[in-house]
Amino acid sequence: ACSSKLVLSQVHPMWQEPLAIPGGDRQSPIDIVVRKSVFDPQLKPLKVQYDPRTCQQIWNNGYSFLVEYDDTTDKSTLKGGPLEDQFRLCQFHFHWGENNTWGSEHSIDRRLYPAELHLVHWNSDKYSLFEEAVIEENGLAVIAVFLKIGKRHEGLQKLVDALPAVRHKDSVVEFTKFDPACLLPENIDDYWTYAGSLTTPPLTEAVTWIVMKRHIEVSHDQLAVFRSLLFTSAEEQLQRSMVNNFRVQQVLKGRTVRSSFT
Ligand SMILES: COc1ccc2c(ccc[n+]2C(=O)c2ccc(S(N)(=O)=O)cc2)c1
Ligand SMILES: [Zn+2]
Repeated sequence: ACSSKLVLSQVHPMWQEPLAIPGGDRQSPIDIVVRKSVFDPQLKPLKVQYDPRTCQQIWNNGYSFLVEYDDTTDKSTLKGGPLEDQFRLCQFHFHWGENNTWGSEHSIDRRLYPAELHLVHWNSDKYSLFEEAVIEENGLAVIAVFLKIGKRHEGLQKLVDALPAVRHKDSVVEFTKFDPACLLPENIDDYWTYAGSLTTPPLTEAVTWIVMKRHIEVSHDQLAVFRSLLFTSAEEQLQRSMVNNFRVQQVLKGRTVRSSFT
């Protein structure tokens, strides 16, 4: 899967900013100013085809928990929208806050959400491994979906029930037959898209971001289980709750955010 144990020489705790990126002119996340976004009638509908059988495991990597998919074949794919090529799903994860006031990485006209889902895909038309794609400017495509507190999300509950097994950093648990399409809003045709970066190290400027206009709802109790995870491994004396695992927002530097809707 795409988050294989890549050893990063310079992995800094992501929120001890600033990790100055040489020439960083397309960093993420950003605030999306709706009135400044530009409708692009040439943006196509997104084509999402996920196969639940490619779901493999959940891993606490010390930033978030990743639900990882087998990305050795084109079974779970994303194309269309702003994308020229076909992209393979490799993992999804979330970012969230210590309370329901903040937690998302992106915002819409400064409005933050309590959490944000990222479905991470890499360009399998141009590259043969995630590790190759992660350093190329057209290498990755991430779908972002905002989470709002409301009714319980039935599809999410299977994932919530598995989280205690990955409480500590570097823990892994088998997790299969999960269809990530259940985490998408009904309408995925309305989105914003812009050229950006990973929001955790290595912060590479490889991501075509696709930010959904529609949010999904999860219950307060479901999000509380996210906050029961730990940044720290079982051996460490001082345990730190995994909360506020979002990056500070970055400057737009002249980029245009396009919308698929008017
Ligand atoms: C080259 O070494 C790497 C490469 C990628 C790593 C990573 C460590 C964590 C996450 N990743 C990721 O793949 C990653 C990081 C951030 C995001 S995000 N939040 O969707 O921008 C998606 C994926 C290390
Ligand atoms: Zn993310």
